[in-house]
Amino acid sequence: MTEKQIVLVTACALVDADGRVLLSQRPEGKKLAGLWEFPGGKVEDGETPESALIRELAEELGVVTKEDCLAPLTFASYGYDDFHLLMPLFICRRFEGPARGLEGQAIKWVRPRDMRQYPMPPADEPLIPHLIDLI
Ligand SMILES: Nc1nc2c([nH]c(=O)n2[C@@H]2O[C@H](COP(=O)(O)OP(=O)(O)OP(=O)(O)O)[C@@H](O)[C@H]2O)c(=O)[nH]1
Repeated sequence: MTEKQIVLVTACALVDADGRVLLSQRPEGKKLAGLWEFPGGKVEDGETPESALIRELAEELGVVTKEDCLAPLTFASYGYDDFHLLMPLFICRRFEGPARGLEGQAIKWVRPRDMRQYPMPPADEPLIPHLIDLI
């Protein structure tokens, strides 16, 4: 039995017309800095995973989408030292952009088969085969 707190984080594979997925680099000064991750963030009180994701995509990337355009793809469940991450991963192909790193973060559109060239948090690694299969 774990005594770690479960933290609900919502994340998205944004897919462009060429079948590339957007990765965002965690900025210096944050935990896991330099690693590439799916855009998203913690679900706050009063939010659903979907509404939190719509908010995060707008704040982080200037990307506008709506709930109808988010489909559940898979999830990560991973024990970090200080918390247990539960992270639904949605897929979104319909959105308005262009995506920009509004928080100063680097972003990159990456083919799923090339994702292993971009170091990701350990929780994310099992998600890559799902994207390779789907896209
Ligand atoms: N957005 C996102 N977060 C991820 C991914 N994989 C992963 O382990 N995480 C973890 O989930 C948490 C995301 O929360 P966050 O982005 O709101 O938190 P943060 O650490 O940047 O900011 P904070 O200062 O508010 O705690 C982080 O601990 C992050 O390392 C991912 O692919 N996308």
